Amino acid sequence: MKEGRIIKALSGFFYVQDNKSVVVCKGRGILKKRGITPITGDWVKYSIINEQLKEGVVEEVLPRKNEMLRPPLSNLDQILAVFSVKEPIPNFVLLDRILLRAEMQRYQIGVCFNKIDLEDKETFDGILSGYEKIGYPVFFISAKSGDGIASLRNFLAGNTTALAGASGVGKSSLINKLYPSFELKTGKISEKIQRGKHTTRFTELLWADEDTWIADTPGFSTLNASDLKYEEVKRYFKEFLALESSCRFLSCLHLKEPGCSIKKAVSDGEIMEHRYKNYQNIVEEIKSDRRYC
Ligand SMILES: Nc1nc2c(ncn2[C@@H]2O[C@H](COP(=O)(O)OP(=O)(O)OP(=O)(O)O)[C@@H](O)[C@H]2O)c(=O)[nH]1
Ligand SMILES: [Zn+2]
Repeated sequence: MKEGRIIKALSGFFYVQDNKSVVVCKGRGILKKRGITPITGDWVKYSIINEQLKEGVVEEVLPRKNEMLRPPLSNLDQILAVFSVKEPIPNFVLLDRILLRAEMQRYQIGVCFNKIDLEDKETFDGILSGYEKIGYPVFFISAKSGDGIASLRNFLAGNTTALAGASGVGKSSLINKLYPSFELKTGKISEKIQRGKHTTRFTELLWADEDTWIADTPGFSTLNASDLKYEEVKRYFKEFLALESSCRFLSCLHLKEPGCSIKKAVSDGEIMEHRYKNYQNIVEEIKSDRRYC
């Protein structure tokens, strides 16, 4: 039996990448009986049914290192949050939610700001070095000019990385700059809507080289309130962890409690205020959703 990786799952077909060829497979009936649904990112054993037409059957799904549900994707190493410095300006609410989700699932994380050809980097210096201070690698790049692409390529090499970020920040352009052979369609958002098609609707895993894979995840959603308890949110704001042992109460949620070292760090400018606000909002959101459960 051969081995490959599912790069796309669509209408009951699994597209299996095996070195340079892609074999279109159905799933063996036994998988369904066992309750196994192959998903994008899975390493599988498969057999060829028609060599010429490159058709086959998935026989077995190899054990998953991890998996996420929205969108379905397995064996992921890291998340690259992609934003642009302008057109559109960075949405830090979204960024913090992506980081929270990635922390929860224990992925490595990188943050990338694209389109630096449009805006002075200094405009965002404070905030961006703030994320570096938390411990996230931050990349300033221009998919247009190629600035910063080399260090990003290093970050991606040898890993399976999902790109997460809003529409129009330049994810497709970035992938094309990194790996020109993919030739992903790009365009202005309005043009895409006019043409009535969104170029990246399903998750597709792109094989960049030997062990480097990139997932373009259009539906990468952030958390649902039901995914975690409000008391747990603080664990995933990494910069809180080093300081919270100084809070007066062990169970401090850093909200209204007296003697809170996190609130002090916010007023001292050690913790970014917008991060703290996003934290408060997420906690509130989870609490209020609960009432309706
Ligand atoms: N000036 C500038 N424009 C860029 C850069 N990268 C991308 N763009 C433009 O931004 C627009 C959106 O780029 P895409 O690559 O389609 O963005 P995307 O994130 O893939 O968007 P979706 O497919 O909707 O998710 C296009 O008009 C690109 O030409 C950049 O580094 N600089
Ligand atoms: Zn506290």
